[in-house]
Parts: sequence; C-alpha cells; structure tokens
Amino acid sequence: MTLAHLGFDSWFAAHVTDNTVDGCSFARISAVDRGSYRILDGEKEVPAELSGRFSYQVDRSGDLPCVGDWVTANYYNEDSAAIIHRVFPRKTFLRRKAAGETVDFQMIAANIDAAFIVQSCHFDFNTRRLERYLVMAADGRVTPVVVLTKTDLISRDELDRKIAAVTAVAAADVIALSSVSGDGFAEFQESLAPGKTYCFLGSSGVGKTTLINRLIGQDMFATRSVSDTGEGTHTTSRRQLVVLSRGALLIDTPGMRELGMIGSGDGIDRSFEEVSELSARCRYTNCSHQHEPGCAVRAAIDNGNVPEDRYASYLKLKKESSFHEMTYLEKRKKDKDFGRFIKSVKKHTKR
Ligand SMILES: Nc1nc2c(ncn2[C@@H]2O[C@H](COP(=O)(O)OP(=O)(O)OP(=O)(O)O)[C@@H](O)[C@H]2O)c(=O)[nH]1
Ligand SMILES: [Zn+2]
Repeated sequence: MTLAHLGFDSWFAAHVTDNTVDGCSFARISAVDRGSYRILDGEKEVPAELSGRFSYQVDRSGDLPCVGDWVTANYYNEDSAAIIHRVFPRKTFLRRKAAGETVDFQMIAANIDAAFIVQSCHFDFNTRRLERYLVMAADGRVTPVVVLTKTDLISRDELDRKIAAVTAVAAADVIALSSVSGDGFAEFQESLAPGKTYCFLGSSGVGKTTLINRLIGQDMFATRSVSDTGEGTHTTSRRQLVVLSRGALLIDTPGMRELGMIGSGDGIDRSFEEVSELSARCRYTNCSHQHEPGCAVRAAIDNGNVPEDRYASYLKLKKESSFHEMTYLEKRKKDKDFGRFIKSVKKHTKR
C-alpha cells in the first residue's frame, strides 16, 4: 500500500514545502488518544509523539494533529516509533466548538472527502437537525451525503416523502437503506471510492455502528485494535482511521459520536445559500430582515419562495455561531499564512 492508497493526492503534494520535507517521511494520523498518536504510512502503523518544537509552537488546540491529518515524521528505534514535526494544511475538516466559554474549536477529523449524515427514517428523522449537520460539513468543506436508515420500518410512500423533505433542505445526494433487509446496502458500498475518506455523523441509535460494522466486516486489518500491538498504556485506543477491504478509508472517532455543536457562520451561509444570497439584495447592507423597506429576504418569505421555518432555523444557527466568528477569521488568516508557504516539491511525493 502506498501513500496514495491512504488518500495522499495532488492537493497534498502541492502543499509540500522544502521545509516540511528535510529528511522526514509523510504519514497519516490514524488515532489520537490524549496527546499520543498513531501514524500510518501504508506499510506500518506506529506510535508517535509531537516534537518538542512543534508542541512549543502550537498555540491553539485546533492546530494539533487530529485523525486524518497528514504529517511529516521521523522514525526511530528501527521504525517502531516516530516523532511528528509538522501537520499539512487541511483540505477539509470537521470541528466543533470547544467545551465551555472559550472561542476555541476542537478538531474532530481532517481530510474527509464525504460525510454521511445518518438519520433514521423511524424516530430520528428531523430536517432541522439535518441542517445542523449540513452546516458542520459545509463549515469544513466536506461534501455531505444524507443516509436514511431503517427503511424497513416505513412504507415506500413514506420513504418517498422523507426523501423529498431531505432534498428540500439539502443540496446533497440521498441514500436510503436498511441494515435489516439489506436493501440499498450494496449500492451504498459501491459508492465508496478507493483512496477517498469517509465518516458517519448522526444521533445515537440511528444505525451508524451497524452500518460501520457491516462495512468493516471481517477485514482483519481494519478491525485489529491498536492495543493488540501490546505497546503499553498509550495504545488503548481503537484505531480511528481504517482501510476498508475495497480501499475506501473510514474515519470513526469517539468525538464524532458526540457532535452536535456547530462550527461557524461561514458554513451556515454555504448551506443556506438561497437565504444568504437574498440578503445581498436587500436595500440596506446592514438589514436585519425584520421590517426594513426593500428587504429581499422578507419579500421572499412573504411570497413563499423561502419557507418561514427554514428562515427561522437560519437565524437561530447564525445567532449561535456569531460568538465564534472571531476565531474563524483568525483561522482564515492562518490558512493564508500557510498558503504563502507553499512550494511544490513533487519529487518527494513519488513513492
Ligand atoms: N429496523 C432496523 N433497525 C436497525 C437498522 N440499523 C440498525 N438498527 C438497530 O438500531 C439500533 C441502533 O443501532 P446502532 O448501529 O447501534 O446505532 P448508532 O447510530 O451506532 O448509535 P450509537 O452507537 O449510540 O452512536 C440497534 O438496535 C440496531 O440493531 C435498520 O436498518 N433497521
Ligand atoms: Zn433584509
């Protein structure tokens, strides 16, 4: 297996710099457990820790490596352990607000090509909740795919209505399946591309674990737990990035299972594009869309082009996220700094 099989593509190759390379290898973070890491390079998976310099330079938790990150590392002790020197810029990410009053974000996973937003057709189905997950995906530029599970529990008509309700709020593909009858599973599995990274988001009980276990199946590489390597107390965590037998990559972290808090306003504007586009057409640039004359948003609600409840959830999400806007802007600036740093060194990526 090569780095390309683990998802190292031309985007990352273009972000290689002389600085990042000097004598280091590239690897992908496969597990994080309280400051200790596991890294994978296609041939081996070893425990790793951050270099002193890196630890010292990191000033916010979001800059620490998370599952799915590409890093540069030095191996030692006959390649049985490694030191992490740098984290590559993230192509995409999932993050949530850190607990408490801070404005920091907690990175949950990076470099995910598509997030499966799972809702059960049965009890969990809720388009408002779906919107939250869509915003979270849009925030980190992850492509959302909606998966409706437990189709065995409802009629075909009801399923059609649910699919229509999803497509009304989500610019995303919709997959419907049942892990009990097996309907839709094969198509779902075939939609996973080798070398692409996926994850599952959704409330507890919607059927994520059932689906993941079915995908992983009996694959030994995927299911062998990290602790099996017997390397002591730091390796008790389960591997969080697994390679499925058909070559697709799956990220499943404990943090992903407790998602719920949204990230930033930018994601909201992206997933409520029709609303944010309207607001650009209001007469006043600082329009509150409440009673100003020439308000394009109110006009669209009044003539039924934008459903009132959709607009209400847009406002609600905006309000929740405004507190974190600052952090996001800071982050953007940082990304720009990273951009300046880019010098392509393609020869280092031929492996
Ligand atoms: N009828 C039906 N039940 C299902 C289906 N998929 C899963 N279940 C059941 O739903 C329950 C919850 O499934 P899980 O896979 O544990 O759900 P989860 O989303 O992983 O939940 P957490 O582990 O709490 O995050 C279990 O009792 C499953 O057997 C399905 O397609 N149809
Ligand atoms: Zn307005």
